[in-house]
Parts: sequence; C-alpha cells; structure tokens
Amino acid sequence: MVVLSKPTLNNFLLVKSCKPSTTLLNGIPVVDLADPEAKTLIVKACKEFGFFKVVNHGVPLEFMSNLENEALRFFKKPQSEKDRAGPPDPFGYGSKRIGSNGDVGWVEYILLNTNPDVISNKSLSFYRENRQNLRSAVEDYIAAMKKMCCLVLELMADGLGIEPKNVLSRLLKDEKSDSCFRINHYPPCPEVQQAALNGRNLLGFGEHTDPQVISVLRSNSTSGLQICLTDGTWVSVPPDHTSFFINVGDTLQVLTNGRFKSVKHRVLADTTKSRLSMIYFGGPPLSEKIVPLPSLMLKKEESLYKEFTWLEYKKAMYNSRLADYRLGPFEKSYGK
Ligand SMILES: C=C1C[C@]23C[C@@]1(O)CC[C@H]2[C@@]12CC[C@H](O)[C@@](C)(C(=O)O1)[C@H]2[C@@H]3C(=O)O
Ligand SMILES: O=C(O)CCC(=O)C(=O)O
Ligand SMILES: [Fe+2]
Repeated sequence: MVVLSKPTLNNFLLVKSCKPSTTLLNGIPVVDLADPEAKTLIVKACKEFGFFKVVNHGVPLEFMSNLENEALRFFKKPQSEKDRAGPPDPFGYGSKRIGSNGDVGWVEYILLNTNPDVISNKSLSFYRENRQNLRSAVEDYIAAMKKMCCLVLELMADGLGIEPKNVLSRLLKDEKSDSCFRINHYPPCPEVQQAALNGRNLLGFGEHTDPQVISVLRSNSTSGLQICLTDGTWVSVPPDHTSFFINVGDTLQVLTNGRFKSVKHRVLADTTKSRLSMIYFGGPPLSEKIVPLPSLMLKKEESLYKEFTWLEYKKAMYNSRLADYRLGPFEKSYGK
C-alpha cells in the first residue's frame, strides 16, 4: 500500500474539505455508441449535464486494465524514485500539489503531453522508472481515447445538425492539437473517517471544470467522482471500470455558444480503497480561435464570449486556481 507522507496530512484535513454528499446519481445519462439514437442522447446529455457515460465502446477491458496495472507499478515505487519524474512543469509526476497556485489534494499523479514532439524530460523519467512497455501502453491508450473522442465529437456535430461532420473532431485530429493525459492515484486515507465524523469529507481533487474541448475518464471500481448538477447539487457517480465517462470542457461550451455546459466535478478521498483514474483531455491547437461554430449560430444570435485563442485561454488557466470560474473574464457580460 502506498502511503502519502505523514507530516502534511494535517494540512490536508485543515485546508481542503467539503460538506459530504450522499446522493447517488441514478439518472446518469448512458450512451450506447452502437445505438442509432446515440447522437440525440449525446446532445441531450451535454445540454443537461455536460457529462455522460459511454458503453459499448469497443475498447477491450484488458486494454484498460493493462495500463492500470502498469501505472500502479509506478505508484508503488519508493517516493524518491517517483520524484525523479517530478515536480510537474506542468508535465511530470506530482504529489498533493495540483497546478502552481496553491491547490492541494489527496492525490499523486502523472501528467503527460500527448504530442511526442514535445515530450519533456519529466515524462521520459516516468517512462524510465517503469518497465519498457509503459510508453507503448500509454501511447496505445491515448490513440484509442483520441479515436473515441473524435467519434463522440462527430456524433455531437451530427446530433446538432451541423456540417461538416469533422467540424469539432478536426481540433483533436490536427497534428498540433494540444491534448494531454493524466493518471491520478488516490491512496486510501484513514483520516477520512475522522473528517466524516465531523460532517466533512476530504478532497482528493478539488472542484473544477476541464478547460479543453472534451475529456474522457476511466477509473477502477473505487468511487469518489462527483459532478455538480445545474441546480448546484453535488452527486456521486457510481464507478464502472468497464465504461468511459465523457466531460464537456470549457472550450466546447464556447464552441456551442453555451448550449453545452462544461461540467463542474471533483473527487472525494476514500478511507480504505485506492482509486486510479486515467483521463485524456482533448484540446485544440494553440493558435486556434475559440469562437462559436458559425454553422450552429441562429440568425442574429451573438456570441456570448469575447474572441480568444486556446493559447490565451491556457495562459489564463495556468494563472487560476482549480475552483475559479475560468470562462468568466472571457464572457462579454463580464463585469457588467
Ligand atoms: C490549478 C491548476 C491545475 C490545472 C491548471 C490550473 O492552474 C487550473 C486548471 C487545472 C486543470 C484541471 C483539468 C486537468 O486536470 C488539467 C491538466 C488541466 O488542463 O486544467 C489541470 C491543470 C494541471 O494540473 O496542470
Ligand atoms: O481522477 C478523477 O477521477 C478525476 C480527476 C479530474 O477531474 C482531472 O484530473 O481533471
Ligand atoms: Fe477534471
């Protein structure tokens, strides 16, 4: 069992906790990718939740558990070895600190750029610290996630009745697409029980929206993920290690002029079980102008957002805290 170092434990209990929520999301939208109605269900889910579960996706379970086992092998290594792949810059191995603006969580992780041309020394150390086949396991998995995201984005375009079919997926297919991949490991935290007695929960990963176009998450069967509904209630998402969960990101919210909502989500730590999650974040090229899709806009409909590039959004994102409403300053109504 991996235990995060003791001295900082109290800081965590003091710094980041939140009111417990026991509501289980039974009505979570589930989309069968082989269903002819998939495109309609996807659009509905993106408007209502910004979140849905994907089944019948064609990715073999073995493929997912292979990478999960490789990742666990890395997280089980002594701290000094893992630290050789860190600190994150933002890519590389990180523990407890998320980003560089003071966010913390009961989590250790590896963050990788998916573009092999911009591979950092930290990522190389991560691969070196593990068996040789880790790099190909990661690359194969990323390729499968990119393919699935592109299919989902094409179904979205179809469901929205806009053309061409690749109007969204081209952003991820572009060779300059700025996408990344994250593996999060949440060790069990016995102190969670004490926190729960005081009516609080301990955060593994604080609330935020994903800034990119789309994210696809797969976890083991340990619970912890929660999403925030449009009425502000937090609900737990029952884990399913055989399925994928899709998140609408901030960029997709802008591209659809607010029709789709980027989903606020967070992860709570568990007392006894460790959680391992793997997330592919599909992003556009840095120079891409993020504006509502012209083919989607109604006559006289105006953009809710100021014009900006993904590079500009990214710069703002790295200056923000996890829970900040990052789209705020880019809204035309901001400050009015
Ligand atoms: C606190 C931060 C971590 C983050 C960059 C940021 O300054 C604000 C956004 C954060 C986030 C959330 C979703 C993804 O996990 C992530 C990789 C991303 O693209 O935006 C993280 C960033 C990070 O960990 O570097
Ligand atoms: O680890 C998880 O289940 C979700 C983490 C997350 O939302 C993120 O890394 O952006
Ligand atoms: Fe996220």
